Amino acid sequence: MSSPAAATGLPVLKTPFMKLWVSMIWPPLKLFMTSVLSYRPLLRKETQLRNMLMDIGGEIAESMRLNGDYCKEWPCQFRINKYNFTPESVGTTGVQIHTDSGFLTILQDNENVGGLEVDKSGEFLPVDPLPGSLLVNLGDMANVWSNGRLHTVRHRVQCKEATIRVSMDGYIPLGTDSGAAAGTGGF
Ligand SMILES: O=C(O)CCC(=O)C(=O)O
Ligand SMILES: [Fe+2]
Repeated sequence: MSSPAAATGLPVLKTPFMKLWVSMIWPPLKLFMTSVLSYRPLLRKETQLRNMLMDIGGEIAESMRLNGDYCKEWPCQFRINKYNFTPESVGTTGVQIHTDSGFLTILQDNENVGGLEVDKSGEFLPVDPLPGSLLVNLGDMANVWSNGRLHTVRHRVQCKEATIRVSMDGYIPLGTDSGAAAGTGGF
């Protein structure tokens, strides 16, 4: 009769080679759990960020005379951007000129390293780091959803110094298949 482990079809840790192989591809359980649990505060922050996105989205909806719960079911995503700026990259562009494609972005920029620039009538103006502040950006979908009443801003990230720069953003990544296509808001 085969053992329960063999019945799963997974390799059974019989040989020293197998044990070595598994120890090479999996971290020790205790280390793994410590690492997973260390993400808890980040997950709490993600929930706060989601609530904030929903609150701001609700305010925008209300400003358009819609129910503030309008966007409650919309998806949210969370992203961390890491730029490994080297001496060679100083003066170059870290993120090309773009508008955010979703509905709304809340950005926490690196508090010590600048680089974010916004397009004001064709001229890129630096957004200097302001500790303790968050930046709110409307995306393309807000423009589409409101039939052009809400505007997006073009922005980019420039490398100012040879260092690591980290930014985090939470955003509502609505696409045209998510009920936010033009006119859905009734405009
Ligand atoms: O890193 C930043 O400051 C901005 C990043 C950005 O524009 C984006 O993630 O869409
Ligand atoms: Fe962006």
